[in-house]
Amino acid sequence: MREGEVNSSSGHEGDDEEDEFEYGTPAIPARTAFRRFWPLTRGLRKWLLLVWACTVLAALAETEAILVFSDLTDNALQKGSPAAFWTPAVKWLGVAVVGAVVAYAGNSLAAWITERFVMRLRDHVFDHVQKLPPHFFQNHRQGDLLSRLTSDVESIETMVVSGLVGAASAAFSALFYAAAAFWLRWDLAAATFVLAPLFWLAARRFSGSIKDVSRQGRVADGAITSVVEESLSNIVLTQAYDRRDAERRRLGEEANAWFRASVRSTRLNEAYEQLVAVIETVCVLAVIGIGAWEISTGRMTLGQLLAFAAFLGYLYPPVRGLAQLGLTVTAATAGAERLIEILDVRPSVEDPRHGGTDIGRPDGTVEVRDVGFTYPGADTLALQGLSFKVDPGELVIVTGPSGAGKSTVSKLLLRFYDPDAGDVLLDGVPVRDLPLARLREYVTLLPQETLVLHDTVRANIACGRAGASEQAIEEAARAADAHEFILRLPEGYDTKVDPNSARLSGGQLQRLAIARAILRDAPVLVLDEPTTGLDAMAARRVVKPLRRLMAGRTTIMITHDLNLAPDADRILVVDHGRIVETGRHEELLARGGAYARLHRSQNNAVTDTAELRLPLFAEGTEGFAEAPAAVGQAAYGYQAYEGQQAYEGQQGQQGYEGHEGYGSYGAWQGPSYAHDQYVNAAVPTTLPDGRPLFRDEEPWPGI
Ligand SMILES: Nc1ncnc2c1ncn2[C@@H]1O[C@H](COP(=O)(O)OP(=O)(O)OP(=O)(O)O)[C@@H](O)[C@H]1O
Repeated sequence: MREGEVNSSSGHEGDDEEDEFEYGTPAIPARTAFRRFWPLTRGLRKWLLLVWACTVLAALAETEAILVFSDLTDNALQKGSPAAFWTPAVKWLGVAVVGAVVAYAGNSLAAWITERFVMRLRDHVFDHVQKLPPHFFQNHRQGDLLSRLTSDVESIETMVVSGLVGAASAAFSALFYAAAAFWLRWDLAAATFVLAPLFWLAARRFSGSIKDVSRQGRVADGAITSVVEESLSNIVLTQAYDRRDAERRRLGEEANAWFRASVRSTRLNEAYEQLVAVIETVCVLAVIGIGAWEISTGRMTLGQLLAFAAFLGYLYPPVRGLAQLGLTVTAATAGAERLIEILDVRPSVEDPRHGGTDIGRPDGTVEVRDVGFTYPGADTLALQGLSFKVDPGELVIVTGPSGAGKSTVSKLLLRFYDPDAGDVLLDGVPVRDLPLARLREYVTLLPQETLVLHDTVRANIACGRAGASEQAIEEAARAADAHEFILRLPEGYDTKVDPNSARLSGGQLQRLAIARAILRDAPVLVLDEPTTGLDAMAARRVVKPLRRLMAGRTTIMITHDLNLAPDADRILVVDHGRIVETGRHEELLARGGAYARLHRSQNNAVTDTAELRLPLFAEGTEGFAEAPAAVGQAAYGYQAYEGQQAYEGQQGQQGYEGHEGYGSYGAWQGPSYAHDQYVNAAVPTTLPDGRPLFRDEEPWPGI
């Protein structure tokens, strides 16, 4: 195993990723968790030994100081002899100074080791998380991941580093004080040590409950962070729909769980502490009782008794510390479980073994060959038998209804996933044989959502290519029509932006992303809905920069927006994970099939809204036959989808226009059709009060 590498297979049963998502964090014994993270201490272990050495010296110094104290009591105090004071006093001072220096060095070094370990562990987990597939992030709440990367990481430290240092320190101290106590009076020491198992019994009694309650606390902690994070990132929805009470309730529920766990944890710890304090008192009383009797018979001096009591006093904290440490480690195991759960999720793709084939800058031929793909955990195919080829410099548009599998194509092209069947090839080489970093250098993705770094505008463009010059950044911004608006920003290229920045409009953010992609200068581009979310004006503003970006590059554009369709060398219409039509814009329009209907609906050129209600594609038993263009067809499963969109769009439009009497159907529960009618394609045409659902003069323009 490499330096600092943590074994990724946990060795526990049920490694199935989906099971973990579904059934929660698997329980792991402390020993397994410790073994799992111990490799991360490589390179730090020699320093750990040094800390232990310091601990031994400090404990020895302390022991010696107590023995000197006994000497002082018997010779200087009891006999009232000032002359007998100086030698032991100087000795005591010397021992104390040495002890202090050694303790200081040991504690400082321990803190250094601890923080290095935390940094290493966090880096390791973060690096792992960054490789995980998109669906992992859909299945895990962000706030929960944050809490795992912060507090859970720190809890492992208490188990692996502080735990070990603390255990060693406590064990050495206990050993020396016990040895000194035996040396002073073995019979008295043996009598008091008979009670020692009581400490162990007390710790054992509490450890199970403390682990349970800390697990609950950690889960609740993650849930609180999640709710706060989700709520703040959705603040507009919260305020616009007056959901503040609902959000507060949501937070309240999680906070209650945390509150219960936290109070219970304190109660358990406190009960344990007090029980131990009582056991200690029993031991001390036993010593004093026996000691009084021994002094009365002249077999012991007062100095010896005090020193003996001091040893016991010093002995209990480490003994108690050892038991407490057991509980702390047990509690930390709950955090370890949560991290191990993440570390056990394997990335959906890995770099090819032996580094893969580096083909150099490719010409940009992209081929998708008979690809089939199902998302992990999903039971329906997202893509099936999908094949197409794009030659260097060609523009291919992939369109089709929502959920057809368009974005999935982009995920396979960038190799976020490998297909279950078939291959994706770049210049004839399967992408799974290319080093991942190379592939993503050659194929640039402009994703559906505009991604912005929390940094300056310059850094946001420059992240397209490491080490890009000032001039290259500015040229890219000019080509993306972004230069002008950037100069108008308060600090120009040095203006800070962030993902929620209100400083830049959607169109401006998109042009920033285009500048970044221009700078990246990859031979292949994958554009996922580059104009989605932009209004018509903003969309028009990005068309020119997009054209500049696409010039000379193989481009696969996934889009509903067919404005650029006439430019495309080929259009692929995808539905239910298959290509159902392919050709150039004019050919497809002339064919009057699925594409023509998509295009008409988008361009608002439909004269009869009944056409909007038609299925784009009829699902036959043999696959997908084109739906007839005639009006009045029914009985397509797909029709429900179309109908629903038309209905939603129309309802929205009516609401927006403040349709007369809108309020009168505020309590309207749905259009007038029975459920199975809906599923079986009876498209509703009227509202409950008889008014028509569709208004022919203003058809809903979406697809
Ligand atoms: N992470 C996922 N896990 C399971 N199923 C998924 C996942 N992501 C997408 N799907 C499913 O795969 C199918 C194709 O999704 P995809 O996102 O590719 O559609 P799309 O055509 O891009 O849709 P849209 O136009 O709405 O973006 C859909 O049925 C979707 O529900």
